[in-house]
Amino acid sequence: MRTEFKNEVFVNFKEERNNLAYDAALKKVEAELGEEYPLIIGGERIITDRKVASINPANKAQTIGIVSQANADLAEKAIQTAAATFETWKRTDPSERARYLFRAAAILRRRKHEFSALMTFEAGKTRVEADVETAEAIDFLEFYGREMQRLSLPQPLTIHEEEENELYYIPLGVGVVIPPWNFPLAIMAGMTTAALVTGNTVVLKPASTTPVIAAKFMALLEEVGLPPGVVNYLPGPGGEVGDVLVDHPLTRFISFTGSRDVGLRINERAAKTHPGQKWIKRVVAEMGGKDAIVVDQEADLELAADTITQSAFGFSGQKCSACSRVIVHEDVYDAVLEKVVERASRLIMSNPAEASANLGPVIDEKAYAKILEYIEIGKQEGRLVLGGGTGDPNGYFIEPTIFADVDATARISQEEIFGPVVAFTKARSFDEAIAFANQTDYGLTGAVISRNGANLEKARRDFFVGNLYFNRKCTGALVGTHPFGGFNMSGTDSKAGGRDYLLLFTQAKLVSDRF
Ligand SMILES: NC(=O)c1ccc[n+]([C@@H]2O[C@H](COP(=O)([O-])OP(=O)(O)OC[C@H]3O[C@@H](n4cnc5c(N)ncnc54)[C@H](O)[C@@H]3O)[C@@H](O)[C@H]2O)c1
Ligand SMILES: N[C@@H](CCC=O)C(=O)O
Repeated sequence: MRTEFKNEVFVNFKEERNNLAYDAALKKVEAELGEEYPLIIGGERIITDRKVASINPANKAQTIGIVSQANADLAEKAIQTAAATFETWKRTDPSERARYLFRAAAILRRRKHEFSALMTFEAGKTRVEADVETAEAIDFLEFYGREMQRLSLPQPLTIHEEEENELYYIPLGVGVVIPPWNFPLAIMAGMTTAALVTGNTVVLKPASTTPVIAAKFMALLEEVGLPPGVVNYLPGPGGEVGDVLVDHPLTRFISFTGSRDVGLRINERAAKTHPGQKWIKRVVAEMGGKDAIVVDQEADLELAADTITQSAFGFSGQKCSACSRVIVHEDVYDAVLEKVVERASRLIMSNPAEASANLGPVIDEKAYAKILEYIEIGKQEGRLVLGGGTGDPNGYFIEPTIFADVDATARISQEEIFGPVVAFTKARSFDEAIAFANQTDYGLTGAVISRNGANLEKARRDFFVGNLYFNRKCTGALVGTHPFGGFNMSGTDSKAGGRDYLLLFTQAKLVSDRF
């Protein structure tokens, strides 16, 4: 019998011994950088001619790993392998499937700093951000393992005098899992293990900028004895390999987390039925955000400034949940702006391997160029009050940037920038603030900082986002506590880390036996 699920405790980096342990992990991981990573299909290692180097965004000269790239033929092979493996994997006992997750969680917990340190190198995460993510990955494994055990119990049905009725949650088939780079361990591991613990087999196409972390997780799944072919590791160019996987008639579902454009493309392609396809493909697509924090006239302004600073600049704003809009009642607008500028100007931007770093680089050249372009747009649309510049040219560093007096309809208020850039907008009333907050195509996270109970009730009813937080930051959802997913163009509201999530990877079969 397993203990009740509890969230993994975060490491306290105010304690010197924890910093020293992290430094040691960084050294160990750094010594192993630069290895070659093959594809893994049905347990077979496949090295291809085409390879891509994953690099450290804080130090472009440092190679994290050299990763073989799949093509259309190898994507076909991966799907065929997953389909063949499904025939046995679907019959395994759900408790056995759950145990693979519990074992993996135990190892991850023991080697926590090692996985986190790799994220510092490959994704540019500070030690605090990396540790929180490894904790989330452990939580997903522990939570989904228990959830599968719960779903495999007899399900409550209305009693019928003359029949024995039972409902089972059975797997779907081959799932294509396409995670993003910004939570390269937690989201990738959560999406992959939710699919496999429910009895499906997986083709995992990792994000192109963080394939090494996914390879390490793949190695962990092999270490705990997961049978070959249950998860097939298939790095490759998103457009080329992604389309083949999504279109394939044997693909039963696609679990995607990433940008709106790619999510919509997948959704459209998956809707087309191909020759030999016997089902309607299921698409779980979690996409972008343009998340707002609303500050009411009656609010703790210190709390407001703290939550805005953390939500906007944590991991350089590269979270789907990040605060990229701040909408403030006119009576407290200047005070809140001043406090946030003061806090943000104290943030230390440096190599995330350093213990003192509050924020590191953005992920790659493309993101760097795109964010700088938005900063130029912002200069036309608002008043630049902080940042706007870059940092150490050896990496992709962009300063925490704040624009004031931005219209709610401006491009920097509407389009996802995915960087350390936040726009302040003034509202004449609380109602107008909520209307501004709702005035985008997205609907992922939001927060309200207020001491006014009636206004909080109004926001509870009218602020249209999947994850709404009061008097706290709008990032940092905890597994089991804050099931995560958004409305509108933010996705299918799958509520990862919640009790409904695994159902997305199952189909319910009812058997009615009349004696
Ligand atoms: N809602 C959420 O839970 C959530 C969580 C994390 C990130 N995100 C969003 O993800 C985005 C950032 O991640 P990203 O830059 O990795 O997103 P992205 O859409 O560029 O890439 C996501 C994944 O899709 C793959 N891909 C690219 N083109 C493809 C295609 N044509 N077919 C199939 N796969 C393809 C990529 O290789 C990657 O693995 C942001 O928009 C962010 O808001 C959302
Ligand atoms: N679940 C994370 C965001 C994931 C998207 O990037 C949070 O709540 O901050």
